[in-house]
Amino acid sequence: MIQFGVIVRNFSSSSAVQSAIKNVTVIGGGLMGSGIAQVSAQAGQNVILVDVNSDVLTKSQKSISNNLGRVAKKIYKDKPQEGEKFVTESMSRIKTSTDPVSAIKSADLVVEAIVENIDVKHELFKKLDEAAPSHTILASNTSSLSIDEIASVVKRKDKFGGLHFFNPVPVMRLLEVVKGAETSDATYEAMMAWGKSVGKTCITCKDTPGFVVNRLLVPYMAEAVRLFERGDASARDIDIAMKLGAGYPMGPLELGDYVGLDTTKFILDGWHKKYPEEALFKPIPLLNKLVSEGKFGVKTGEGFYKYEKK
Ligand SMILES: CCCCCCCCCCCCC[C@H](O)CC(=O)SCCNC(=O)CCNC(=O)[C@H](O)C(C)(C)COP(=O)(O)OP(=O)(O)OC[C@H]1O[C@@H](n2cnc3c(N)ncnc32)[C@H](O)[C@@H]1OP(=O)(O)O
Ligand SMILES: NC(=O)c1ccc[n+]([C@@H]2O[C@H](COP(=O)([O-])OP(=O)(O)OC[C@H]3O[C@@H](n4cnc5c(N)ncnc54)[C@H](O)[C@@H]3O)[C@@H](O)[C@H]2O)c1
Repeated sequence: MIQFGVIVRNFSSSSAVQSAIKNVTVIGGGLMGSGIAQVSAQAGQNVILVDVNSDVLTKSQKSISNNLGRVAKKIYKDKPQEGEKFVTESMSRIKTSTDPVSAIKSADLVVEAIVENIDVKHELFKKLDEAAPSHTILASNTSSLSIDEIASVVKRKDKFGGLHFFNPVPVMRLLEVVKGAETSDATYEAMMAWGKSVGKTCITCKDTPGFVVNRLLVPYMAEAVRLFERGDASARDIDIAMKLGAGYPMGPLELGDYVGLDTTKFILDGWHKKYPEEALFKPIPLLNKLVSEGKFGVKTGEGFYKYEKK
């Protein structure tokens, strides 16, 4: 029910927030990029969704269309034709590309949602900084990397910041807006206004590891895997415990499968490298084993649990 309220609030025209940003390029068409593209298109913005893999783009378009259908069912409950129009019009605002350089030629904002690896992000942002118009804001959806460290390779440090969305993007209400050491006030204000324009409640956080949510979530999830690894409780019982005992919508292991175990491993390994003495961030053999076996969770059909392949 809360989610129903959120979705209605997100897209009711009476509460729409204006943003100067009209053209958005989203780089990375996976779980997060497709959600970010969806909410931007729903808000009336022109979107180009970029991925290195054209199969991913085909899959993303299909999932965005399905998810828009879920949203339309709620907003236009008694008006199915208007619902169909909403889906068609939103979809028509999303173009796809495998070439980031040509996809940013008219971008007011670029949101990067590619793999959680600093070297790969650096390579991409160097290219984007050289090719984008001078007014374009560059932002990263990183879960765990430092915004200033990502921005170190660009010249426009004043026009760089963090926009950290939550999964699934169309449902989760929060956006963490991260101001790096050199992010200008104008860029920060533009990112806040844009976040509101796509229906999110924005909070501000300094460029501190994990921002707010992940600084608390990472140790919690890691401890849950260690509990399971020691054989103290079954995966199902750990998940039931946190849902029924702490009121979370998903248990920690289910959530790991949902986020993607490959991504959770990138996060934990990155923090372990940076903070080798911190026991909370030490590698978890079970997580490493699952990832080495290609068991990334929902997206590959198996993680802590098994899933039907979509
Ligand atoms: C385990 C390894 C540990 C290793 C070390 C630690 C590493 C830690 C890594 C941290 C990762 C951080 C990642 C990131 O940076 C930050 C995050 O994003 S954290 C994740 C935040 N998200 C959550 O916590 C999700 C919690 N779950 C939920 O809220 C719900 O379960 C759900 C996902 C919304 C699904 O709800 P359900 O009720 O189960 O299922 P339904 O299918 O019925 O959906 C409910 C409702 O929502 C609508 N809906 C669902 N998905 C979408 C969508 N994509 N688009 C549009 N609408 C959607 C659906 O239609 C339902 O609507 P209703 O029918 O109720 O009106
Ligand atoms: N999964 C989550 O719950 C979640 C939540 C918030 C933030 N994030 C962050 O968002 C980012 C993306 O995560 P995800 O879960 O969507 O990952 P994902 O694996 O689902 O998608 C990443 C996509 O990026 C593409 N890609 C890789 N390198 C590329 C490049 N150079 N150019 C263009 N495309 C490229 C891949 O082909 C893939 O489709 C990461 O930084 C992650 O930490 C993830």
